[in-house]
Amino acid sequence: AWGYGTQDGPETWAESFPVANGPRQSPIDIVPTQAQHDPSLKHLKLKYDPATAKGILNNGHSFQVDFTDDDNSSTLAGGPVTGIYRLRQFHFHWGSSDDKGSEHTVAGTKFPCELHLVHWNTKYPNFGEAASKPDGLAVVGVFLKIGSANPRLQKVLDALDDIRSKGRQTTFSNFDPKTLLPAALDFWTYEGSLTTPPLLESVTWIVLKDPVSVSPAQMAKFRSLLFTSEGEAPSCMVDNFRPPQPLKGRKVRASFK
Ligand SMILES: O=C(Nc1cc(S(=O)(=O)[N+](=O)[O-])cc([N+](=O)[O-])c1O)Nc1c(F)c(F)c(F)c(F)c1F
Ligand SMILES: [Zn+2]
Repeated sequence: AWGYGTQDGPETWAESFPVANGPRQSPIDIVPTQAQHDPSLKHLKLKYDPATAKGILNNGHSFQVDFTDDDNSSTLAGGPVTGIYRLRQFHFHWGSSDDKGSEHTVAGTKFPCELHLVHWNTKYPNFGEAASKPDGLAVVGVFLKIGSANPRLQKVLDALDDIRSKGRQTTFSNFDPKTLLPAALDFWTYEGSLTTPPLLESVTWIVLKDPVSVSPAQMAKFRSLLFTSEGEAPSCMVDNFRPPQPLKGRKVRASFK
């Protein structure tokens, strides 16, 4: 299976997932001076119902908070997308130290952590179907930068004690992911892919310009998770990020001047 180590990491993924060398791979380095302001981009409409939060799972490459997606209670619309996309889950990518961890970079700058909120297009019957279509998924990316402790993260971080090893999960209810977002929803957008195998080229990326804060102690909490299952030699879950991929002629648009 795939991972982030020397034997199974991003440089090896193309062996099993040839799309890894495709024309619209993610993440990318976002160069603000080369992004074109597009005044036709609508503002982002995010409507999340805390009651749709279901559980939190250590999936062996990150941890994800899953949402019930059998109705339009938690959705994304507007921005660069047409139609309504349903929130499926959110997860993070982070580093072994504060100088790296994000997947997208901004003019080469790496952040210690990046949040991804994964949504699927309701024009398709379900997530799996949507994930194989060029307009099937929309992922909102949020950078986390070192600063004061972020109280909005605490409920998520407190749950990590129960999901330390791969495969562990626990209930996670009554949580509004909107509280994890910055005040301004200015964004860059481009057509890309999942950043983990199967690396499907089905994602409209919506990367928020403004970061939210995370403290060094809170980063240590992320790094207390394990890639490994109980009973295996423990391996700390860190550096679970794919490096930026070639732009291959794609345009990055900005929702702001
Ligand atoms: O549901 C998925 N979630 C997901 C995406 C990313 S992502 O980094 O690729 N992303 O898009 O944000 C990272 C993590 N993670 O926990 O690290 C995830 O758990 N991935 C996924 C999948 F597993 C499949 F087998 C599949 F067929 C499919 F369509 C998928 F989209
Ligand atoms: Zn991700």
